[in-house]
Order: sequence, then C-alpha cells, then structure tokens
Amino acid sequence: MLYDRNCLEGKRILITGGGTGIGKGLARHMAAHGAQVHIWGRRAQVLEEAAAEINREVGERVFWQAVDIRNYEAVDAAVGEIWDNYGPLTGLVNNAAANFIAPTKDLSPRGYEAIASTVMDGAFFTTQCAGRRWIEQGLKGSVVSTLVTWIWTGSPYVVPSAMAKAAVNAMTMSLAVEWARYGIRLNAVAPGPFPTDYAWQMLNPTADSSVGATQADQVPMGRFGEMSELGNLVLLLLSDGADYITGETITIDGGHHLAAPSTFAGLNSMSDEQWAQAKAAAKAASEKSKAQRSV
Ligand SMILES: CCCCCCCCCCC/C=C/C(=O)SCCNC(=O)CCNC(=O)[C@H](O)C(C)(C)COP(=O)(O)OP(=O)(O)OC[C@H]1O[C@@H](n2cnc3c(N)ncnc32)[C@H](O)[C@@H]1OP(=O)(O)O
Ligand SMILES: NC(=O)C1=CN([C@@H]2O[C@H](COP(=O)(O)OP(=O)(O)OC[C@H]3O[C@@H](n4cnc5c(N)ncnc54)[C@H](OP(=O)(O)O)[C@@H]3O)[C@@H](O)[C@H]2O)C=CC1
Repeated sequence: MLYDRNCLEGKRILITGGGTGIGKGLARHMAAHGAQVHIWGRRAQVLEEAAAEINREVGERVFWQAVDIRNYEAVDAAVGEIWDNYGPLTGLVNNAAANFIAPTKDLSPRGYEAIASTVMDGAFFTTQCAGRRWIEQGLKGSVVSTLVTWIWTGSPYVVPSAMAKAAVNAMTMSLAVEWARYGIRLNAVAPGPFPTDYAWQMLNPTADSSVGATQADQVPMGRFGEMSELGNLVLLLLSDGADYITGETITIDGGHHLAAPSTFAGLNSMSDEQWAQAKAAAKAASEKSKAQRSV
C-alpha cells in the first residue's frame, strides 16, 4: 500500500457507478484506506454483490442504493438518505457513465440522450445535491469526476460521450471557483484505457472494432493502467492532502493521448456491415445488463 491504510478514516464517499469496473475498484481502494463508501447504480443485485465482496475484505464499510442518476428527485432523495442515516458525505466521485461506439450520422435522438444525460445530467444532479447540503451546513467537500482523455482530443464515433465529458470538465472548472469560498473542491481524472467488462463490450464489441483507443501496444508505456494507480490518484484528490488543489483535470494514461493513437479514428475503415455487427454485439450486452436493473 502506497498510502497509510487509515488515511481516509472519517471520510464518507459516494461513488456513482460503484458496482462495476472502475467504480468498484475505487470503492475497494477507498474502503481499504479507511473510508465509509456508498455505491450507486441501477442494478440492486450487482451493487449488493459488489458491496458484500468488498466488505468481506475490509469489514462493513460499503453500502449501496439503487439510483438512476438521470432522475433528479431520486438523486436528491438518495443523498438525503445518506445524510440522515449515516451522516454527511465528505466526498463524491462522479463515475457512472453510458457509452457505445456508433457512426454519428446513424445515432438516434434516444441514443444520444442515453449517453449525454447519464454523463452530464447525472454528474450535475449528484454534485448539486451534495454541494447544496455542504454549503447549507458549512461543511467542506471534495468532488472528483471520472472523465477521459478525449476531453483534450475529441474522438470520432463516441461524440455524445466526448461532448458530455467535456461539459463535466467545464462544470469542474466553473464550480471550483464558485464554491472555493465554501471549502468545496472539484477536480477530475482523465484516464486512458483501463479495461473493464462493460466498457469493452460497448467500445470494442467485435474483432473489427479493435483500434488504438483500446489497444495496450498503442500506449507509450506499453500497458494498460492498473486500478491501484487510478485509485491512488483519486484517493489523493479526495483526501485532505490535496486541500489546495481545485479545478484540475489530471490525465492518467501512460502517455497514450500524447502519442495520438487514443481515439476511435481507426474505425473509419469499418463497413456498414461491420457496424451492424458491432451494434448487435453491444446491444446484446446492454440487454443482458438491463434485464438485471432494479430501477
Ligand atoms: C482519446 C481518448 C482515448 C482513451 C482511450 C481509452 C479507451 C477507453 C475509453 C473509455 C471511456 C469511456 C468509457 C465509458 O464511458 S464506458 C461506460 C460503458 N458502460 C455503460 O455504457 C454502462 C451503461 N450502459 C447502458 O445503460 C446501456 O448500454 C446503454 C448505453 C445502451 C443505455 O441504456 P438505456 O436503457 O438508457 O438505453 P436503451 O437501451 O433504451 O437505448 C437508447 C437508445 O440508444 C440506442 N442504442 C443502444 N445501443 C446502441 C448501439 N450499440 N449502437 C447504436 N445505438 C444504440 C437504442 O437503439 C436506443 O435508441 P432508439 O430507441 O432510437 O432505437
Ligand atoms: N474503462 C476505461 O478504460 C475508461 C473509463 N472511463 C470512465 O470511467 C467510468 C467507469 O467506466 P467503466 O468502469 O469502464 O464502465 P462500467 O460500465 O463498468 O461503469 C459504468 C457504471 O455506471 C453505472 N450507470 C450507468 N448508467 C447509470 C445511471 N443512469 N444511473 C446510475 N448508474 C449508472 C453502471 O451501472 P448500472 O448499469 O447498474 O446502472 C456502471 O456501474 C466512466 O465514467 C467511464 O467513462 C474513462 C476512461 C477510460
């Protein structure tokens, strides 16, 4: 362990999308360093299993709620429940997201909305519901959002995601200034590829869709990122050790985006038939997870 195992003792951190992938890894990392962690997602069973798995390792520190972050009333009620039943949050990680690769000309309005509203509205609703309470009660808080390096580069074939993540970057810089006087810090991380099950089903659904953005040999360091590396960065930003850092988005990608293979530009060569196959494979993965949703 790089940090003292109790360095987050007394912290209470909400991680949206904390039942899978990066969010679950962050939940494990924060709980292993002493924090109480609350995880959100739409699938009760997935959340319950994730919390139980981590709690077996660290003790009863992880709690879950099934919440759709696109629903403001649900977000406000769930944040209120944490405050009432456990106490004030000290930190928030805006991590939940939706995404899939698609030619932009073929995206339906609902396809655009599914991605943009999850990433942008969800992060705003959750940040505002926590921030309002911190301000009303004179409490400090730290918000960290999980962005992606295409906020710097853009990326074809994931345009709603690129737009919405850039919007959350704008929220981070804007509120860092507006809320600094209250002791509330907002920062973000921009990871390169950290392979996770669902993201890779959405972004690399067929052999034809494997391009630079999802290939380890395209990373100058020659490997994907490791969860503990991302965990250490987010831990620092959530901790009192980063009290003078606000409004920053820190890239963690082994040099990937600077070497420029990091977008989905390689998908330019896919035919309509290959796109239809990619869509069918990604949709099959979505349907499987939707059948498990509780909200
Ligand atoms: C330069 C940077 C390089 C960095 C390189 C790093 C490489 C990796 C970077 C990763 C960065 C970011 C990754 C992520 O954000 S991954 C997150 C992936 N996880 C998820 O998406 C989880 C949540 N997903 C879902 O809930 C679903 O999969 C879905 C996104 C589809 C949303 O579900 P929802 O129930 O809200 O929506 P519907 O199923 O009703 O669908 C809505 C409309 O969207 C259309 N659709 C769905 N899937 C596809 C598809 N694959 N292709 C085209 N269109 C699709 C669907 O048909 C609906 O539209 P219509 O009603 O009009 O048909
Ligand atoms: N993996 C990678 O290489 C990279 C990932 N990122 C970012 O990291 C974050 C995590 O991605 P990753 O772990 O890979 O992907 P996952 O698909 O595993 O994580 C997304 C999470 O968001 C939750 N979620 C989606 N929609 C909603 C919603 N409306 N309300 C509540 N929860 C929701 C999902 O749970 P459920 O479906 O149950 O709701 C899921 O737990 C994302 O923000 C992604 O953009 C950034 C750069 C690289």
